[in-house]
Amino acid sequence: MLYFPNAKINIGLHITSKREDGFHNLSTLFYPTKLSDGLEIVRSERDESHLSLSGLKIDGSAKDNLVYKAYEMIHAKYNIPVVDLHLHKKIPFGAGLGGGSSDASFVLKGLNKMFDLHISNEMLMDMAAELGSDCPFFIINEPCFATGRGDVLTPSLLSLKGYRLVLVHPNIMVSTPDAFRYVVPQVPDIPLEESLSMPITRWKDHVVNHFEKSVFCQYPKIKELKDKLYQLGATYASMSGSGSTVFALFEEYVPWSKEMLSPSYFVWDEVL
Ligand SMILES: C[C@](O)(CO)[C@H](O)COP(=O)(O)OP(=O)(O)OC[C@H]1O[C@@H](n2ccc(N)nc2=O)[C@H](O)[C@@H]1O
Ligand SMILES: Nc1ncnc2c1ncn2[C@@H]1O[C@H](COP(=O)(O)OP(=O)(O)OP(=O)(O)O)[C@@H](O)[C@H]1O
Repeated sequence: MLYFPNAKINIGLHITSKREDGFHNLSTLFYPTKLSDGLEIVRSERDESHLSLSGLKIDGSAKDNLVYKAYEMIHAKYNIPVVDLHLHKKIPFGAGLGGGSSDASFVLKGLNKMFDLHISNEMLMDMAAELGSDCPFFIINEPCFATGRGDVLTPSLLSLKGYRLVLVHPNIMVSTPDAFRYVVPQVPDIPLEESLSMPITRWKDHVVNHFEKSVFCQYPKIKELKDKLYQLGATYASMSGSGSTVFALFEEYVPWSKEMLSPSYFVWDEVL
């Protein structure tokens, strides 16, 4: 079977407190995008399941990959047959787009379906949460408001249908644990849900990603990129997750090209 694990963006991201388990409580709105990896899972004649990789080169061995970890999690609980997995990586990583988390959740969903394991969505989400804080969202994969460490999800009615979404990855890798280390948790005066209920034209002044302050300080090029997207006419622009990708929502078609940013940047452009 062929699957297309997609990226997410975070629209607003408040880091509100540090928890005793070392994680942080946050609130954010996850929104799925069409930028996707390719994932194939087929039955195999080999003695042992195997993961092969193509596309962007991911650090670490195949066995360190979240795809393999998700396979191992299912294999340990359910006696599934041997499979060959292939991941074609297209979503930039260390990018705040949750690509690895999406791959992992699609493996859980894919194996559940392929082998009729009848694992409930709630159970899949619990398993996904063990693999990473962003993973449960990709089980639902529809706009969701998230709290806790990102694993407490409430489907959201927010629709950006018709908006043009542009994602720009400036070839900078931001480590998620490092980004959390440098952020100072704070409870904002206006809860994120309230600022998100404002018209999108007002988000620029009200919907914030708390990682921006420290990440922009370390990588001024990311801030320049956000400013540039506003100059180009974005209604709203923000860094996604812990960065480094900056996304922008445009109401109308703007005749701009990749060269207006930097030719080496990765750009993804879609109509939501
Ligand atoms: C920044 C976001 O992408 C926003 O959606 C996520 O919070 C990150 O989620 P993720 O990449 O799935 O992160 P995990 O793999 O669960 O955790 C990596 C590391 O990030 C930190 N971490 C992550 C999530 C969270 N709510 N608090 C944290 O402090 C912890 O140091 C953890 O060891
Ligand atoms: N399938 C995978 N795809 C990408 N990275 C993976 C994968 N499996 C393991 N990793 C490891 O996870 C790291 C970060 O991957 P990921 O794409 O989830 O990060 P991210 O874009 O920063 O996402 P987030 O929004 O969760 O911060 C990589 O540097 C790599 O070491």
